Amino acid sequence: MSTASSSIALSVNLNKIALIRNSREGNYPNVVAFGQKCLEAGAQGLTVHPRPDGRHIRPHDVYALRKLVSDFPGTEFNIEGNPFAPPKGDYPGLMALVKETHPHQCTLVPDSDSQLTSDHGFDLTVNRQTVEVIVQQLRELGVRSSLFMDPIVEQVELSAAIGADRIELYTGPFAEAFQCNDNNLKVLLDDYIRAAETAKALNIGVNAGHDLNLDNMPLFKQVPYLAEVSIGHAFTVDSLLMGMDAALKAYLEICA
Ligand SMILES: CC(=O)[C@@H](O)[C@H](O)COP(=O)(O)O
Ligand SMILES: NCC(=O)COP(=O)(O)O
Repeated sequence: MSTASSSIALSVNLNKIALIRNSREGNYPNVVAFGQKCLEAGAQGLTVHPRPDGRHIRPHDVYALRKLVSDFPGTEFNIEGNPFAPPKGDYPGLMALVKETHPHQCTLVPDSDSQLTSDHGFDLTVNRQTVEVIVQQLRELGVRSSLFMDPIVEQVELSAAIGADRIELYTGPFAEAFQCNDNNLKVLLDDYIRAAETAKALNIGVNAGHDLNLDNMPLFKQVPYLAEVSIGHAFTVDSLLMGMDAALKAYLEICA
């Protein structure tokens, strides 16, 4: 019988800080300075999800943040993105960024530029072979791979079969059901629990993220074996409401 997760690493996603910065010329707010404050205050990692259209994190941020994380031993840098999105403008492609910066973890996400945000996991019954090649490349680079996943046992099994190190459970539907107090919330939570238990049984790690926040995390922690959550959108809003130090403290307490 599995128990609720504790000691979950918090990786702060900096996309929304970059989004504010990009709404003006110049470098305000400074994404690297914000990331530094997060690490100084105890965040275990930083996450970025550069997209080809450059709407938030841009390649120069990825290089600078990689360097910053190196100054905080024990913390991790996680780059997310679609490995199949072609280079565009100064975006060299996800794998080029990974090769140049060698992050601790690369989370593969099947999103397209036309999506407002990430909204589904991989379907490995369709994309198994192409994703397996990328997972293998990451292994050769010594970068931990993680696959963005809906909580579907078959998909978790396929992730293990192609050699992924971790899955990242896409928590958008959970967050939405929580917010609406949906009747299906318990059923949905059970799906996440089953997916995490499957991953554990197959010896792959479990991350989670998307629209997690201070309200829904206490329930989501019922999902066992969570190694890391990446949180950006709600953390940025809570930093505005509470101040960043207080917000980070609250998130770290919830992950403890
Ligand atoms: C994979 C995932 O869920 C996050 O990277 C998310 O996509 C970040 O969201 P935004 O960039 O839309 O804020
Ligand atoms: N991988 C999910 C992530 O990085 C953060 O998502 P969100 O908290 O900005 O929705």
